[in-house]
Amino acid sequence: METTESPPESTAVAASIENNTTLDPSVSHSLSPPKPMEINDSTTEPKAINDSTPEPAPEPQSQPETQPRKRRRRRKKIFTDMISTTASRIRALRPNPKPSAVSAVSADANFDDSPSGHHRKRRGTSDLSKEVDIEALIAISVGFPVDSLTEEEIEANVVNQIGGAEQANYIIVRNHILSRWRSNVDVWLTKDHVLESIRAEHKNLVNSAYSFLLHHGYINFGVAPAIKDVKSKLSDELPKGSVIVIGAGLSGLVAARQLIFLGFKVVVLEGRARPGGRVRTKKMSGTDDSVVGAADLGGSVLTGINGNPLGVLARQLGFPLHKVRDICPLYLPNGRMVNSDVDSKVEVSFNKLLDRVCKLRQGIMEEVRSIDISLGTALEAFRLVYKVAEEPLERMLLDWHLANLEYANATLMSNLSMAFWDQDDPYEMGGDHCFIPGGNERLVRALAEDLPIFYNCPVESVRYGSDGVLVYAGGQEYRSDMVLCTAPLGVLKKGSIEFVPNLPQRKIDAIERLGFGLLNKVAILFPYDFWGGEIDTFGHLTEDPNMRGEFFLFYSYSSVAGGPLLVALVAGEAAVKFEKMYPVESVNRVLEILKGIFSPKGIAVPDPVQAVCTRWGQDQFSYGSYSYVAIGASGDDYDILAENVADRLFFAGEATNRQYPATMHGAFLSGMREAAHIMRVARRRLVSATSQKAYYTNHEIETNDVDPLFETPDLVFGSFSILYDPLSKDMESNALLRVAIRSEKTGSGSTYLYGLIQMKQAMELNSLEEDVNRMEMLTHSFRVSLVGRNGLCNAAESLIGRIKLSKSALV
Ligand SMILES: Cc1cc2nc3c(=O)[nH]c(=O)nc-3n(C[C@H](O)[C@H](O)[C@H](O)COP(=O)(O)OP(=O)(O)OC[C@H]3O[C@@H](n4cnc5c(N)ncnc54)[C@H](O)[C@@H]3O)c2cc1C
Repeated sequence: METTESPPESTAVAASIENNTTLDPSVSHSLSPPKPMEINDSTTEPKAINDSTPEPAPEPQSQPETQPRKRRRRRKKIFTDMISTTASRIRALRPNPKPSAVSAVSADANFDDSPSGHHRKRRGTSDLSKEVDIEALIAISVGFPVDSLTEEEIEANVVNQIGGAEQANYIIVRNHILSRWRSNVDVWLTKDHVLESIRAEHKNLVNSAYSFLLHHGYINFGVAPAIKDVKSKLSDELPKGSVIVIGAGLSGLVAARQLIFLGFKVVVLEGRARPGGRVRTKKMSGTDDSVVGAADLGGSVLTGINGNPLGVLARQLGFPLHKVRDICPLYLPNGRMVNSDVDSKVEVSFNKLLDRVCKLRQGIMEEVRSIDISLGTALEAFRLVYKVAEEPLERMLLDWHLANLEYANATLMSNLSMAFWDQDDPYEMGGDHCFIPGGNERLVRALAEDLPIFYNCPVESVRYGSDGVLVYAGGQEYRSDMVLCTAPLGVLKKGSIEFVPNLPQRKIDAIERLGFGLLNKVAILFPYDFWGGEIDTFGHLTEDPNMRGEFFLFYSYSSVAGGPLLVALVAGEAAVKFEKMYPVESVNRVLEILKGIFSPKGIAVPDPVQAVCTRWGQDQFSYGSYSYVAIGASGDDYDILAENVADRLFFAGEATNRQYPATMHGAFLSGMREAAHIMRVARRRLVSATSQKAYYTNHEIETNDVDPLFETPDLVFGSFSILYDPLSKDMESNALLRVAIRSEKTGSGSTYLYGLIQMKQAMELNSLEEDVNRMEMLTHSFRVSLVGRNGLCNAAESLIGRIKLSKSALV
C-alpha cells in the first residue's frame, strides 16, 4: 500500500507524510508538474552487453585489487595453473573418432562441438586444454571450486569416492555440462545432447553430473519459453509432497518454481500485495505522462555479471543489460569537482588502511579467536597512527569512502565486524556491474507468472511437528508437509512470525548476532536530463562526518529508466535519521545539493516531476534493507540461518547465503539451494518409510526359501537384485525383484523386501543412478509396493516355482 499525496500548489516543501501508515517502503510525492521544456536528448542507448550471444567466459586474469566507487570488495582468485593440470583428462572423456577418421591428432582429442553433431571438428591438445580451461572458468564463475566438489555435490553423492580419478573426471564433465547449457540458455539441454560430446563409457558420470545440476537448478532453469514448456511437462509426474513458501521475494519465487518442477505441490503466501519483496520498481510519471521513468527502490545493480543467474534470466527474456560505467566524479560541498590527485591519494590511503586492518586481524585471529571489534574502530586507530587524511579535504574524501563502505554493508562502520565483515569477498561474482533497463521488477514478473501466490496474506504463526506443518495467515489455516520461510532477517529479528515449537536456540542466537542494516533512496524524475547522459554515477562530499552517507552517491538511470531519473543514496547514520525526516524536506535537500553542483556550471536544476523516498526500516515486511556481519557474528551465522529445523521447516533468502549475502543473486541461489534440500529430505523420508515397513513386515520371518535363489541373480544394481522368468524372454514377462534395506532397528545388516515387476521395468530401474531414484520410480511410476516374503502374490509364487525348478535343473 502506498500513500500518494496530491502536489502542493506552489512549492514542493508543503508535501507531508503520514507516519507509519505505509505498508510499502516507498512514499511517492508528485511535486510540481513539469514545465513545458525541450527534452535533452543526450541520453545514451543502453549498451547491450548481454544479448543473444553466448555468455562470455570470464577473464582468467584477476581484476585490479581496488574498484573505486563500487562496493569495495577484493577479487576472487582464479587458479589458472591448477585448471590446466586437469586438461589432459578431457581427452579420456571425449568420444572416440569415427573409424573412418584418420588423423595425426590423437584419437582422444576428438570433440564434437556442435549440439546437433553435424559439424565434427578435430581438435588439437592445446585447443582442448584451452576449452577445458574455459569450461572450468565458467564453472568457477557459477561458484564451483576448480579442483574439488562443493558440499552440495558431496551430499548428493555425485561420485563413489571423494578425491580420486573419478572425482577429477566428474568435475570435467560437470563443467562441460554447465558451460554447454550456459552457451545457449534458451533451450533445454538433454542428457543425450551431453552424451554426444562425452564418451559412452563415462555415461555414469554424465548421469550423475546432469542429475545434480538439473535438480540443484544450475542448468535448465529460468523463464525461456522452451525451458518453461519442458519443465511443466516433467513436473506433474512425481508427486513428492507439499510445501508452503512464505514470501514471494526472489528467493521464494525461485524456490517455488523449482519445487513445482521437482514434483511438489506448492503454495506461496505473501504479506504484500505484490511479488518481489525487496526488489521493487516504481513507475514514475508526471500528471500528463509526458515524462516517465522506472526507479528501482530496492535491489538495483547486478553486482557482477559473470555466472550471475539474474543475467541468465535477462538473456532468456531478451533484456539487454547496461554496464554501470566506472567514471564517478566527486563534488565538494561548494559544488567544485575534487582534484583528481587528492582523490587518488586518499583512495590509495584508504585501501592501505583496509589492508592493514586485514593483516592485523590475521594476527589477532591466530592468537585469540574470540576477539572482535568494529571495523570503524580499527580503521580510525590506524588512521591516527599513520596520520592519514589529516587535512579537512582529505578527511572529507576519506569519509566519502567510508560512506561507500557503509552503503555496501547497509550499516555504520561502528557496527561492522572487523574480523568477518568481508567474509564473502572470495566468492564475489566477477564481471561488470549492470542495470536491467526498465527495472528488476521485469525479472520478478516473469518469475511470478503462473505461480500459486496468495497476496495480502501475512503469515502469523508456523506450527511444525513430525506429521507436517500448520501455517496461520490472514485468518486461514494452511497445511503442508514442509514450509520454506523466506521472510527477511529483519522480520525474523522482530519476531513477527511465531514458530511453535520455538526455533532452536542456536538459530535464535544467529538471528540475533547477524546484522540487518539500512540503506534508503530518493528517486527523482526530472522533466529532462540536466546532468548529462555520459556518466552513471557521481558523488557528493559532506563536511559533517556523522552525515557522510547523506546523498553521498547519485545514480543516473537516464540510460535505463526510460526517462530522466536520478537516485540519491542515503547510507550509514544518515539512513536512520532519514526515516524520521519529512520526504519533502529530504527532496529539497537533494535539490540543494544538485543546485550546488550544477548551478556554478550555468546549468539550471529544474523542478522535479515526481519524487519518492524509501522507508525500508519501517517496512513491516523487511524492517531494514539487507544483512551484514555485525561485531561478534561470522559467516557461520549465515549457515546456521540456512539450517532446516526438524526436516519440516526450511529457510532461504539473502541472509541464509554465506557466499552471496545481501544481494539479489544470493537470494536467487538460496531459493534453488533450498528446493534441492527439500527434495533430498523428501526422498530420505520415502526411503526411511519403506525401510520401516520392511522391518515390521519381515522381522518375524524365520526361514526364507527365496533368498538362496538370489545367490545367482540375473541382474544386480545398487540394493536391487532381479531374477527373470526362466521360461520367457518377453520384455513384459514377470521378474522377481529383491531390495536390500539397511535397517538400523534390526541391527543385523540388511532386511529384504520383494516385488513383482516386468523385465523391461527391471531394465529401466537399472538405467537409473542411485537407489533413491529407483525407489521413486518403483513406487510412483510403476506403483509397485514392496512386501515381505509372505506377502507375495500368486503370480510371484508361481514365478518362484519356475525359478526353483530351473535352478535345480542346473545343479
Ligand atoms: C535499498 C536496497 C538496495 C539494494 N541494492 C541491491 C543491489 O544493488 N544489488 C543487489 O544484488 N542487491 C541489492 N539489495 C538486496 C536485494 O534486494 C535483496 O538481497 C533481495 O532482493 C532479497 O530477496 P529475498 O527473497 O531474500 O527477500 P525479500 O525480497 O525481502 O522477500 C521476502 C518476502 O517475504 C515477504 N514476507 C515478509 N514477512 C512475511 C510474512 N510474515 N508473511 C508473508 N510474507 C512475508 C516479504 O513481503 C517479501 O516479499 C538491495 C536491497 C535494498 C533494500
